[in-house]
Formats: sequence, structure tokens, C-alpha cells
Amino acid sequence: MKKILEIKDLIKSFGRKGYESRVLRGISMDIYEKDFIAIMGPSGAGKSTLLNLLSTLDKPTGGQIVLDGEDVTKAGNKRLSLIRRDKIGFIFQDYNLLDNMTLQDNIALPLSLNGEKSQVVLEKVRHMSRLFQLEAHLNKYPYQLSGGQKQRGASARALITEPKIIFADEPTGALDSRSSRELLSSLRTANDSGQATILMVTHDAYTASYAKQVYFLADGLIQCRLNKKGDRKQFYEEILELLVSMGGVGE
Ligand SMILES: Nc1ncnc2c1ncn2[C@@H]1O[C@H](COP(=O)(O)OP(=O)(O)OP(=O)(O)O)[C@@H](O)[C@H]1O
Repeated sequence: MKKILEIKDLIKSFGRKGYESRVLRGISMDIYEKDFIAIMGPSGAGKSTLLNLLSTLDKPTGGQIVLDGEDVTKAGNKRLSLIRRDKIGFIFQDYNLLDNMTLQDNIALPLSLNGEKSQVVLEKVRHMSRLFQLEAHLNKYPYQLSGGQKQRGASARALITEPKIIFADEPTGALDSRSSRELLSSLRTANDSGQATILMVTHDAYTASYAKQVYFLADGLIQCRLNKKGDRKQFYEEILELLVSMGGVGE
């Protein structure tokens, strides 16, 4: 498998010199094509901070992030915006769809902005809307959609450019259990069929059980890693057991 992301001894501190608080104290991990990784950990552990660094939205205090062979910690702002456009997909907790556009136009947006031919755009939107079961909703505006439909739309938009990696920050945070299940099943299908390498942050064991690997972050370090061996239900039980053994990390 091809290595997509290489993280070496990543450090992040906040605050003025002399009064800094070190949130990440040396994180190293490798992410390969087709990985589906969940990052868990207690509130304030630095999960969102880590995601912001990996997705190039923030700069580390030290260490290296190599995305698709390029050290992004050395890239300037212009280069970073191209990297974000071409190589990274984002899914946020609060969807970030544009209110004055239909779902179809929202999903198509990254391709339209790149000046892609309309026939190609249409085919890709069709493919994504099948994957995320949104065919019946394409002409609706965000206010006419449920939270689950909005999040599946935001995910379709994140995947449509075929980015190297998708970053998701609490993607099920605002969803009920049925909508979470539908979203996660679609993401798993996309991952299984090789259409998405995913790194998501979640505090929820059920959501994490859809991933193939779970990393636990606490005290600024990766404390341990679980690999899925059996089915999802078994993985869910293992994650819960580990959370309990780590003192209720997550919930
Ligand atoms: N821009 C910032 N300036 C100063 N401190 C910050 C900043 N961003 C985050 N922090 C601090 O870094 C620590 C980690 O925050 P972060 O949001 O990454 O945690 P988290 O694990 O995602 O938590 P949660 O599960 O509650 O979302 C917290 O103590 C937070 O106050």
C-alpha cells in the first residue's frame, strides 16, 4: 500500500513564550492508502489540534508532516491552498453547505470551481449521489434536508475531487443514531472500494467502530492503537473495553 501521510514527532504548543502549553508532545504515525482511522481521546487531548495540523489549517511548533511525498510544514500559503484543493477533503460536524445552492450544486462545487466540463461534473455528481443515497434530494436546498442528508451531501462534496485523504472532525456529532449509521455505512463503502482514505476524530465508540484502526490520544501522545480484526460489533466491544481501561476516555 502507498503511504499517503507520514507524521514525524509532531509538536504543538499554544501561548506566549515562557507561558506555553504543549498540547501535542511528539506524535508519529503513518497513514496508508485505504486506511480508515479514528482518533479518540478525552476532551482537551488535542484531537482537533492534530486534525488542524494534518489538514494544513494550522502550523506545528515542531516535527514534520509529509503528504503524498511533500513536506507540507515547509509549504507557503499559496502552495497550501493548492494542496488543500487537490489533495484534501474535509467533512465538518456542521456540514458547511451553502444555503443558496441546491444539493446538486453544493456537491458539484469543488469541480465547478476547478472549471471541470459540465458532463464530467454531472457524471461524478450522479456517482456520488448513488454512493450516499441522495438521488431523490439533489434539487433540494439545504433547509429542505435532514441533518443526515446534509452530512451525506457534505461527504459527497468532500469525495468528489478524489482527494488523497479525507479529514472528518466529529462527522456524526450532530446526527441521530440512524443518520449516523447511514453516513458511516456510505463512508465505509467508499473506503472499501478504494475511493477514500479517511482520518476522523470522534469521541463516540460506535462511530469509531466503523474505522479499521483506532488511535487513542491522551496527554499529548498516542497512547495505544487498536486494529479491527473481527466484525464491527466485536470492534465496538473492544473499543469500549479499552475506553474503560483507560479511565473512561471518550465519553
Ligand atoms: N488556538 C488555541 N489557542 C490556545 N489554546 C488552544 C488553541 N486551540 C486549542 N487549544 C488548547 O489545546 C487543548 C486541546 O484542544 P483540542 O480542541 O485540540 O482538544 P480536543 O481533544 O479536540 O477536545 P474536544 O474533544 O473537547 O473537542 C485544549 O486545552 C485547548 O484549550
